[in-house]
Amino acid sequence: MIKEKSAHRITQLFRKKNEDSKIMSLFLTAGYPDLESTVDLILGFEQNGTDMIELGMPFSDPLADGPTIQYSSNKAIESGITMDGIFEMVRGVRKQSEIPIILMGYVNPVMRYGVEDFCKEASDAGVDGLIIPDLPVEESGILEEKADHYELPIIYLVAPNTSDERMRLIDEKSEGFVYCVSVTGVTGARDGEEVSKSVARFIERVKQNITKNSTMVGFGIKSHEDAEKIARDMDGFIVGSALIETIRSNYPDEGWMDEVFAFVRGLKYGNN
Ligand SMILES: O=P(O)(O)OC[C@@H](O)[C@@H](O)c1c[nH]c2ccccc12
Repeated sequence: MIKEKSAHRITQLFRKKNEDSKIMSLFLTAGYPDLESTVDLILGFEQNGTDMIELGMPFSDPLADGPTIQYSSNKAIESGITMDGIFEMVRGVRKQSEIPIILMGYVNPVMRYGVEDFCKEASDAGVDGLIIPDLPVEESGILEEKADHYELPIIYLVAPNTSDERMRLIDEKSEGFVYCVSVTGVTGARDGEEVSKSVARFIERVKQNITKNSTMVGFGIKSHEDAEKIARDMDGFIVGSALIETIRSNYPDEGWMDEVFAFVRGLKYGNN
């Protein structure tokens, strides 16, 4: 059940969305490229057109992550990121911004931290929702009760291999939006042409079965043009790997953040 406090940033976002622009959510690994930059990056993303943040909790065994996100996770782990460090980052953002922040991570570190403590800390810090890709909706009971208590909606994923019936179950269980994974497989920038073809049938099924929640599409989007094609019938889109690649190829050169923000503006508005 969504309650007033934490879920309201997500609900508000979709409520105030206007017809002709898409919600843009960016995925960033917490602590990448270094511990100091995460807060400034998030604030800069917001100033450059980003509507929502998915903050990745680095994990050594990330089964759905492609090579780019694995690379950023490893770097963040090397730089000494901790769960408490991530909550601290969220607090840092919350001092200056109301941008919706979703924590994305695997179930193992959450269990290790303690489900209740994790939900409490996340909620206190100002997190608005959770994405746990290796937690199937059928087994979400362990987390759901605590997440619910601390007013943290769990956002579930659907993919092309998700049946119609399961899509409907996920729609029923979700609050806010459903994450539509455009292709089966791991994260990572792909050929846009290829994605938009195979995705058409999937989007059709999403439209038929996900009726209660807003829809965000992710996996393989690397440009404004990709987003326009793939997210045409969705409320918004998510970019991860292409953003991390842009950070990777500019950091730590002088002015690297400005290059990254220019890329972010291009994603949202196009380059002309
Ligand atoms: O990297 P891409 O292809 O732009 O896709 C976003 C994705 O990386 C991000 O949302 C994400 C990171 N780790 C995940 C694990 C499962 C699902 C999604 C994710």
